[in-house]
Amino acid sequence: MAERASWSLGARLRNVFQARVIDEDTWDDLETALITADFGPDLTEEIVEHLQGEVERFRTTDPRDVQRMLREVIEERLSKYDPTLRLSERPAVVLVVGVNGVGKTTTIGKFARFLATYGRSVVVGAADTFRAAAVDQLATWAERAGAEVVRPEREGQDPAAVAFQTVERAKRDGIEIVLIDTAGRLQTKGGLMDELAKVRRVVEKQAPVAEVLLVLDATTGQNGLAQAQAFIEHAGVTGLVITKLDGSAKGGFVLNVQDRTGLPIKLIGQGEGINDLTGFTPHVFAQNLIGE
Ligand SMILES: Nc1nc2c(ncn2[C@@H]2O[C@H](COP(=O)(O)OP(=O)(O)OP(=O)(O)O)[C@@H](O)[C@H]2O)c(=O)[nH]1
Repeated sequence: MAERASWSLGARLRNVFQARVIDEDTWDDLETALITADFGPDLTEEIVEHLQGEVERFRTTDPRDVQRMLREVIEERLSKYDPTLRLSERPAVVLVVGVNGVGKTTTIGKFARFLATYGRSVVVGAADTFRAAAVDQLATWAERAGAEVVRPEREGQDPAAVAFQTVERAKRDGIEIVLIDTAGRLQTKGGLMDELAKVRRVVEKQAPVAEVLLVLDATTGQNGLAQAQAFIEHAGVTGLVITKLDGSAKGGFVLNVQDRTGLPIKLIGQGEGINDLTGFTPHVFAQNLIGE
C-alpha cells in the first residue's frame, strides 16, 4: 500500500499525537479528523468514547498511547470480517458486479494481472454485452494482463450465453480462474437482477460460482452504497472491492462499509495502473490509516 496515501490520517493527526499531554484538544481534533475521513458520527462517537475509557483505565496522559489504541481498535474492527478470496475450485468462477463507472472493467484487468503474478491462468468473459466499447476496453485489459478473453458473438448477445461460453472455454483449456464482467445498468433494477440470476444459473450448470465481488467506488462513499443496495440484496455478493481509494480522503468508509453491509472487503484498488490492486490486510490498512 502506498505510503502517505490520500486517505491516511497520519499527517492530520501528527500534531494531536505529538502533543505533550492528552487534553480536550486531543479529543476535539481526533473527532474532527474521523468525521472528515467519513467514519460517520456514530462510529466516531463510539471510537472516541472507547478511547477515553481506555485512557482512564490505564491512567495514561501520553497522546502516543491514544494513537496506538486507535490503531488497535481500527484493526480489531476491520478484522471481524475474513478477507480471504475463495478460489480453490477448478475452474473458480468469479462474477464481478456493480453499478456503471465504479471501476468494474479496470478491476477485472488488475485482478487478472494480480492472479497471473501468482501463476494462475485466467479467462475473462465480457458479459456486459450492450456496449461494444466496454467489450473492447475489457479485451485490452485482459491482453495486458496476459489473460484469455471471451467476447460476445454480436452486440447485445445474451450475457448468460457469454458467461456460459467463458466457463466452457476454461474447462476445455484447463484455465484455472474465470472472471466475468457483468452489466451495471439496465432499464430497470429488476431486469438487471434477473439478468444476473440467469448468468448465475447458466454458469452453475458447469461449475459453482466461487465469488461474487461487488465493486464500490470509495470517492462516492455512503452514496455509492445506496446505489449498490439491489446487488447486496439480490446478487449473492460474497465480498467487496473498494476502488479509487487513491485520491479519496475517505479512509473511514473502508471501516464503515463492512459493518453496513456485513460483507468482507477482499480487494482494494488504488490507481489506474494494472498493478494498482492489492488484497486487503487489516493490519497494514490500520497502520497506514493512523500512522506509526
Ligand atoms: N484513480 C483511480 N481510478 C480508477 C480506479 N479504478 C478504476 N478507475 C477509473 O475509473 C473509471 C471507470 O472505470 P471502469 O473500469 O471503466 O468502470 P466500469 O464500472 O467498468 O464502468 P462501465 O464500463 O461504464 O460499466 C476509469 O477512468 C478508470 O481508470 C482506481 O482504483 N483508482
